[in-house]
Amino acid sequence: MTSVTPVATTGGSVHQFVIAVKETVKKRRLFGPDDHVLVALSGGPDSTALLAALAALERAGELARLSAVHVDHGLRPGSAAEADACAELCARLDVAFHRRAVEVARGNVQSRARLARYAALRAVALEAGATRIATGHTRTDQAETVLHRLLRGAGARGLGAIPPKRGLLVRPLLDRSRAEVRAFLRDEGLPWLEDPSNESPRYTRNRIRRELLPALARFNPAFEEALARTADLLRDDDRALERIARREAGALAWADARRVRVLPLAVRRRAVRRLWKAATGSRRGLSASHVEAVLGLFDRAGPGRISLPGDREACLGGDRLWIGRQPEEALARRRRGRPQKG
Ligand SMILES: Nc1ncnc2c1ncn2[C@@H]1O[C@H](COP(=O)(O)OP(=O)(O)OP(=O)(O)O)[C@@H](O)[C@H]1O
Repeated sequence: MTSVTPVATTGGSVHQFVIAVKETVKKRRLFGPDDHVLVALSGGPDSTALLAALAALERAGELARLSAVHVDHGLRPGSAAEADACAELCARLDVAFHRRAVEVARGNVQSRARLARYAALRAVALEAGATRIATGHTRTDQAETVLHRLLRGAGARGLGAIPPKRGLLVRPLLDRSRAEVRAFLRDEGLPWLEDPSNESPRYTRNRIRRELLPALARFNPAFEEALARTADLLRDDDRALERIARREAGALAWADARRVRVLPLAVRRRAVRRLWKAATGSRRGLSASHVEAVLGLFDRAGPGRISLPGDREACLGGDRLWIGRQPEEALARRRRGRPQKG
């Protein structure tokens, strides 16, 4: 291994950025002294700063082991060189490095690349015996995500945006801004890679960064903290409502109309979504209008049924609300009723 460059110490004292990251780790209980943390390293500024901060925390005994992984999506001609730059950085910081190549099918490339990346991160964590996977999402990413979802319309679930912790995944930079990240990297003399696609106005996300965030900063210079706080609060609300919905989903399933009618609408909606997920195992949620249609069954005097996506249906009758596949004859009837193509 190459010689270790002292990172995150300025004049013998620990950099303020590292202290702030440590506070987030403690406050949000992201990992402890026994954990092996695997950093998802793109080579961009955020994950580079994350790696350097966690290397300093490893030296201070705040975690047991640190390693890093770069996933090469093979989507850009220079992608192998990016992996090499990550390997170099890890050698400089004395951190064990893994690289993984994945194939991304054509189509919705961004979302497919993300799915392939998270699958690869989990596989490497398993092989390396890592107990946490850390990504470089910052408070600025959080604000962008909240705004992006707000523009399309979302409830508490969506506006809760990026969680600091989910399963193995942790995000120790979620209380730090992109500006703080850059200042830290400059102070430490650390190199990073710029992603050219971050500049393209083709993506709404980039326009939010370049146009909307500066406009909002003129109304409230601390709007980023404000949005992050909103996301934290909504995530807590969402969790509380989900807990109640889990308890009350039975009232819907057993068609207990009297009980269903007194449940708050927010709980009823969540309970329908839970039943849909349990019945279909589908990652795709039910649209708001379908949720309302299912709830509408409880307003009728007698039994009823409605069609749902994926040839599914919801039937309310007797003492059950049933969500499942439509019977063959009903599908055949519907197909006969459809206008011929061409
Ligand atoms: N190719 C990759 N390999 C490993 N981890 C990645 C990769 N791309 C992204 N990540 C992880 O996901 C996080 C968020 O991804 P995003 O695409 O927003 O990052 P980026 O802008 O490419 O780089 P960074 O967040 O490091 O500045 C990154 O901070 C990093 O932890």
